[in-house]
Amino acid sequence: MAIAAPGQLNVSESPSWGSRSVDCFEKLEQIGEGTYGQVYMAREIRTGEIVALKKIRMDNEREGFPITAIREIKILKKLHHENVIKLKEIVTSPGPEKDEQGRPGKLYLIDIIDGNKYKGGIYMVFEYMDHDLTGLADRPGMRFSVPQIKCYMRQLLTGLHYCHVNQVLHRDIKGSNLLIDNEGNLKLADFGLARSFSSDHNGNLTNRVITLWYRPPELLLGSTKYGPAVDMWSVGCIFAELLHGKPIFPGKDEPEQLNKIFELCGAPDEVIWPGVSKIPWYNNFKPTRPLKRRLREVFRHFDRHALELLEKMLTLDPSQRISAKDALDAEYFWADPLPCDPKSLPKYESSHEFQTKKKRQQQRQHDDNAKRQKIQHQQQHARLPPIQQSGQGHAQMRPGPNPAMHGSQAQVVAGPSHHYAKPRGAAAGPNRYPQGGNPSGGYNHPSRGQGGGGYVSGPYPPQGRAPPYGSSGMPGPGPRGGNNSGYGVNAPNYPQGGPYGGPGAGRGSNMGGNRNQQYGWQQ
Ligand SMILES: Nc1ncnc2c1ncn2[C@@H]1O[C@H](COP(=O)(O)OP(=O)(O)OP(=O)(O)O)[C@@H](O)[C@H]1O
Repeated sequence: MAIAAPGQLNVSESPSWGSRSVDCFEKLEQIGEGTYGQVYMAREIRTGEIVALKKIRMDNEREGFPITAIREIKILKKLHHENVIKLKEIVTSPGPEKDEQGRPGKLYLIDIIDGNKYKGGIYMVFEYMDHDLTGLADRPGMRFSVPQIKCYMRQLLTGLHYCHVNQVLHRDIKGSNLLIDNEGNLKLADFGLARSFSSDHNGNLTNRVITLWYRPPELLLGSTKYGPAVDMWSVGCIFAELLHGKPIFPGKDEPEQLNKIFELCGAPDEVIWPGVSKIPWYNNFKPTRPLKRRLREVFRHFDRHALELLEKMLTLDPSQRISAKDALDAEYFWADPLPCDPKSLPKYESSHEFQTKKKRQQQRQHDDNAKRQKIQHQQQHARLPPIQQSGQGHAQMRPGPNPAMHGSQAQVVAGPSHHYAKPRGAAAGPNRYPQGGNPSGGYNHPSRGQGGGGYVSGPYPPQGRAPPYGSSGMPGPGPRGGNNSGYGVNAPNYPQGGPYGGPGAGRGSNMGGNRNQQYGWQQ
């Protein structure tokens, strides 16, 4: 976790910012568990207004206030748009000195960075949104209509266009960061990885941003000079996911992620992507055989205009990728059926990824218990011999429903004729995404052996910082670095099955790593 430099943030700039206590709010329930800490639905006691409280994780007191939180606060303070989440204020829990009237003192940055003298909790107060897109899509039986998809996509692009015009890259576009309210409004949230950019900025940016499944090829190939096109790739992934019903690039680690991208979008070369061979890790990951673009073939069932737009979003060369502004002008949004009015959308019971995940875990636990009980029951019965003809051996006896009627005779109850059904593993689940022709890869990978997918060996690209993948051949820590070192383990974890179910690792709790550890010092 990196610390903020003095003066980077003056949270007391607005009169009320940082001066109120979290006690002004009543926490109602937890709705999110992020890298920062918990997110709660809460009610402001005085007004009754429902808000979301995001607690800034300060576990590592020695290291101070997380830079991601500072970035998020700074950036959100300057963004004001109906498709960008509104940060209302910052509140604190006991810690700062009280003033003469006994009110908590104002929160000054120096309090929290100076050896982290500030011992209280810090919360960001946001307008409350009923859902995030992942939570909503994961509702059992959920199906989005075409006008609804157009409506969400248009809002996503409008919000992103606003960010880009204001020289902000979001760098973490994914379903759980797209919040939706019951009025059908969609807002971009979680600006913890966002940063300002300028077209004349010549410095290097970290390429370890954006959740793996939504990360564009230029970042996976090691580019450190990039712009708004990185967000547009993620938007393309979301768009395809909405149309397709599940994530299209559920890679377990970076090589597999690139593999999946190249299998669908073709392998890049100097013709389709001038300059690609100069990108740091291109030689390590270039496919060993030509791969044709198959997007149109794989998604031939998509609407013509949708496919046209998707093609432009999932363009390998970032300089040719469509911008948010141009995407909004695409025929897709102007052809029938038109995007619906957000207000006309159905209202759903609140659904956040955290909650749907929790419910699914509970359901899984319940199913496991039921399965275990059934197996125990079957095992008990299995100890009995097979069904016996009357008079043979040990038929299972129990009194009849009305023993008086049947006298001393007991009913013969058939023992189980079968014992264990074949378990329905994850592999049995639907996988509607057509498999690529080269499941094992066919890419050059510096350290992977067999099974990892045909990567040729070679040194890691010389880098000023740690190589992208660990020397063991395991992927290195990803932006969602949890307790595990692998990108794969910390890859976005969509659940198996369900409308968005995919073959990748589940969107598990290992998501909740501390991204500041990876990013704190980086640009
Ligand atoms: N304003 C809000 N209204 C309702 N729910 C919210 C709000 N902000 C966040 N959430 C919920 O909390 C979750 C986590 O929030 P957020 O992404 O901002 O935290 P984070 O710590 O950055 O998480 P992550 O590590 O997943 O990026 C969101 O996916 C969403 O479900």
